[in-house]
Amino acid sequence: MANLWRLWKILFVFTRYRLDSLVPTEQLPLSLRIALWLAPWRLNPVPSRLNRGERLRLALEALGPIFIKFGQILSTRPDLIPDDIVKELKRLQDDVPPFASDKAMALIEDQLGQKISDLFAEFSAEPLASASIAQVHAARLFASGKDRSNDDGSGREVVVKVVRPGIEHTIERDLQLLETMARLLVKYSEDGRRLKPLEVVDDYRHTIYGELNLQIEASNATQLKRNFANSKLLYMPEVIWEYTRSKVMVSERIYGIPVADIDALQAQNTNMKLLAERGVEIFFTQVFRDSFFHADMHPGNIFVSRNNPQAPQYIAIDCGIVGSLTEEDQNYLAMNLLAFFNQDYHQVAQLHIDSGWVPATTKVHEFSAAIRSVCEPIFDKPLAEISFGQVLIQLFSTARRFNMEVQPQLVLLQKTLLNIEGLGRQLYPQLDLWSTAKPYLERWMRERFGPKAAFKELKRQLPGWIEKAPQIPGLVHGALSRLNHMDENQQALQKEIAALRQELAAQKAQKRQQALATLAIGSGLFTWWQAFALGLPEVVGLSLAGAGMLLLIVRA
Ligand SMILES: Nc1ncnc2c1ncn2[C@@H]1O[C@H](COP(=O)(O)OP(=O)(O)OP(=O)(O)O)[C@@H](O)[C@H]1O
Repeated sequence: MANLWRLWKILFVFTRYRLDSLVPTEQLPLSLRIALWLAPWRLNPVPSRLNRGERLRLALEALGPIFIKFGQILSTRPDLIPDDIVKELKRLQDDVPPFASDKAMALIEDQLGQKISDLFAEFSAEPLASASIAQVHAARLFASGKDRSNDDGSGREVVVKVVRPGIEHTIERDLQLLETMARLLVKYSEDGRRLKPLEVVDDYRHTIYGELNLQIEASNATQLKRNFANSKLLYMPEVIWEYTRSKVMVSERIYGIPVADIDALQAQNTNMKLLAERGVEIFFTQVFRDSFFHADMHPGNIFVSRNNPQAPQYIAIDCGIVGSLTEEDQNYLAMNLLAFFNQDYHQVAQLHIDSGWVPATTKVHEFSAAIRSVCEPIFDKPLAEISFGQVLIQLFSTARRFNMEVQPQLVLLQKTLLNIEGLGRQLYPQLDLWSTAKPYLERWMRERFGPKAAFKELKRQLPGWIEKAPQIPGLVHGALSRLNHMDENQQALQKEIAALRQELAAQKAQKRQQALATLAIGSGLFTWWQAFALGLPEVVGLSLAGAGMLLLIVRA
């Protein structure tokens, strides 16, 4: 019944803002076109004073917080959505009234199993902030170890974030409706299919459920705090785990300056250039060093510490959305950015193919020509004016024409990069992102692929290789006996395979030489370590035999 009512409301809003006029009808089957043409909403004229972006924005606002949040997420996808609509969706504000504080307090008491008066020395019933999913109250803990009945006001100041009661139900119902709409789009529109609406909704589901569970947010915040422990660049408020559950999160209260408050930052004589550069450095450190990045970097979530304005430190809150990249994605992304800024489009195209982001059958020359044609105009500007985010958008949308699948982790990264860049340029308009990022990326590449990294990798892999070594003779023997039993046809096939293998082997010869050398050194080191650590002659013998066998296997 509730779903029917919701559907009715959606139809009403759809009709009121004539969203049917946004549907590309020319791609629909005739029957659907006729149905759309006969639909009752046509009786309502398209509001002529509103453009299509405005109509969509107003419709999403009328449908409530979940749709508003969805629209906000869509506004960060200029690679998928036309510019005029993106511009309008960026204006979406979730101006949600707070929920009653007695409900918030009841939920806190229920989650933490104690009365508010036993949990906090002070609790402010008036919320500090309220949004679609949660609201935040200020509070103060009891000074630890002191007599609670005699509190002296010296306890820690904290904020208490509480999930809106009953929000899960609304979210699930609205997600189901969004999914139905996405399915219709996939089924009936070629253009719609390209937008990958099901993936977008699925991504949204993931994001919104991540935000719903404050224990996930708290663990993300703790991980980021650990990654930036003692950092001059970023401070993360501490999570008070003892008072944190899935619907309530308590963390240290901070008093930084909101990053969008440029006047306040300037009034305390902040080094704006350094502040902007530190923003870029934090982003690259999170993406490349830690592979764990805060992916909701809108200005409302970023503050600047009031201490030391000449060496300003950021403070970040709200870690509900984080992203991470695999090692391969990190490598390809770094190489892509470096190749792009060296204007080596052939290399950019080849990297997209090697990484599997576009199909292996893509013709590298055609692809690099397409990349050149969209990217060359970007280099017409001085380097300091080039937008990194736009570069990625251009690259990915060109790649999409060559059948690049939407890669959610890269979309999140692209969105965060756009935020960081916008923020950096707002703080310091002359910010030269590339000069700030290039030395970082080059250093990172050296560290990742240099001899130290090779040795580290060897140390990591060696135990696994040694563990598997005893099984290898058995496996080889099994494979050989199976080969012996093959009939003549299969043997002919084997010959062909062998020829192919030889060709491959030639290509891989160089790599094998390296592997051989590192393996030999590794096995030697392992033998010595065992001999010294355990002092057993058998172990030495076994290890030497193992190392010899491994060498033979690599040689084979
Ligand atoms: N540790 C903190 N110290 C001081 N103020 C805080 C802290 N955490 C949150 N706030 C205040 O509460 C507001 C909302 O917090 P937060 O962004 O975590 O909530 P949210 O519900 O996820 O909001 P949104 O989704 O709109 O970003 C912040 O903008 C900030 O003003």
